[in-house]
Amino acid sequence: MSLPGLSLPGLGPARATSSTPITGNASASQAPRTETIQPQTEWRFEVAFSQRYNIKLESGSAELFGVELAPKQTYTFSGFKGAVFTWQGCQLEITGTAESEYAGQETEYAVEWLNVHGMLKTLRYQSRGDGPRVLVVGPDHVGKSSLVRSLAAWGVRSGDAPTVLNLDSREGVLAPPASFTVVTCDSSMDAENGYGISPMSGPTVSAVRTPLIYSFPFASPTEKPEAFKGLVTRMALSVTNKLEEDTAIKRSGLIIDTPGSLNDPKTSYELIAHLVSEFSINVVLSIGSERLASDLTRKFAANKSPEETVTVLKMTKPGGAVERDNAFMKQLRTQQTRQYFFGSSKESLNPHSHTFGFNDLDIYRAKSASMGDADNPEAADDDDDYDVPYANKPTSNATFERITPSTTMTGGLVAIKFCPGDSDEQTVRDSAVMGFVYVSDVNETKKIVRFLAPHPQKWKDRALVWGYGWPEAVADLVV
Ligand SMILES: Nc1ncnc2c1ncn2[C@@H]1O[C@H](COP(=O)(O)OP(=O)(O)OP(=O)(O)O)[C@@H](O)[C@H]1O
Repeated sequence: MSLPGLSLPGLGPARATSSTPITGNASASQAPRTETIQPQTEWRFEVAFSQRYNIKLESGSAELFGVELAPKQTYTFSGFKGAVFTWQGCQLEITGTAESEYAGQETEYAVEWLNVHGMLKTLRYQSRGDGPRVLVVGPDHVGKSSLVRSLAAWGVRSGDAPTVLNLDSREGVLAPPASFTVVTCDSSMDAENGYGISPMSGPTVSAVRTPLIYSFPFASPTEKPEAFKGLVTRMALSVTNKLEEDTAIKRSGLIIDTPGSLNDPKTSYELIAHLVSEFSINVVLSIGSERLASDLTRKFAANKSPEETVTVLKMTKPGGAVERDNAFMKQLRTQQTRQYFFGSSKESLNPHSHTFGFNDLDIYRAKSASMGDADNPEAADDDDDYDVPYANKPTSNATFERITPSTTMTGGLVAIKFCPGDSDEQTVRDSAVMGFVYVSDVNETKKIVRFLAPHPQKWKDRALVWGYGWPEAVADLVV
């Protein structure tokens, strides 16, 4: 891959770096301390949900996944693994505790990732209106989402407005989990919150973006490949229309993040091919798997006209990318659900309670294959560790079925769709999401359901989709 000319503010020229971590601490102390970070190295840290870790840039310049840190501002992390990178060196004041922290020199960030940014920038300016359409694929925990976030942030810093799609239903972007997001990044991103926050109730100090949200209440596309393909086709139509409305956004192109489960030749290459075709992908970034990169090169490189060429680039798994195990991911989903309704410690929200009679609700159950039989909850797989390989999960034909509310729904997340309550199954599946509500209580005797919602307005005739099994029910959201 060539190194295009780069002109990111505050960045020096990229150069190769050596590869061993400088230090390694099992945990950090509470006392404030100063760490001096050498040029072109990164300060990696892993913070549990029970911990708080504060970073303040005392001198020099630094960035976190593409977002520059403001001097003297305290950034707080909890339930987060990441790295602060510095091009020219910096001093960080650190307080709080972390499970691990060390300076890493082996950083793909300064070389490979920046090269990709430069390439996208060149493609944006060489294009005749159509920006690069990038698909990022690879196994779990190889840095896909971090790369997408960094490319988006660098794109914004270069004056572009890339549109990012999250297709990983295990972690929400500007939305609770079990959703897919389309968001155009047209203003600075946030070091702590990444894409910022989505507009809900109450004043905010973070950047607010208006995303387009779809619901995919399954842990992996491989659980319901046909539903995934149908939804992707719908999203591609919406995204194409959105890009056509604004030449600057169209020229900035797309960056699509995918779940690691697509890295499976038997179950998923067809889904990757579907994404490539529906979004007219012309660049595939394959991280952390030689086999995937080689298979995709063979699949997409053959006999294409110049307009249809798909360039597949093989990228290295970054030294800092670490596993987020099932327990961590479950806690993250709970935190995302809680934040959707109650906000964060910085900007709290006041959710509203709504009560509906059974007869006033049109609820569709999306049955996750990982959860066994919803009609027989005792038989359901309560192994919420989700440790069976995706490809071996049982599949079921029923995707969305209309149900009468039951206590099984308590603690569940429900998507309110834009479509009317009596829509057909495909419309219910593909309709975008107005918002989410949480099922606080179901009274089967009185036939009423109590929901928690971010907004005071009641919704009228809308289809409601409940993911039975995905995301996991959150028991103690309302205490
Ligand atoms: N250079 C780095 N230094 C420290 N942590 C990093 C670095 N790059 C990524 N990480 C962290 O490693 C974890 C895995 O990275 P990321 O989520 O980007 O991978 P992924 O391939 O998208 O994983 P998944 O498919 O499971 O979502 C994340 O917590 C991320 O913040």
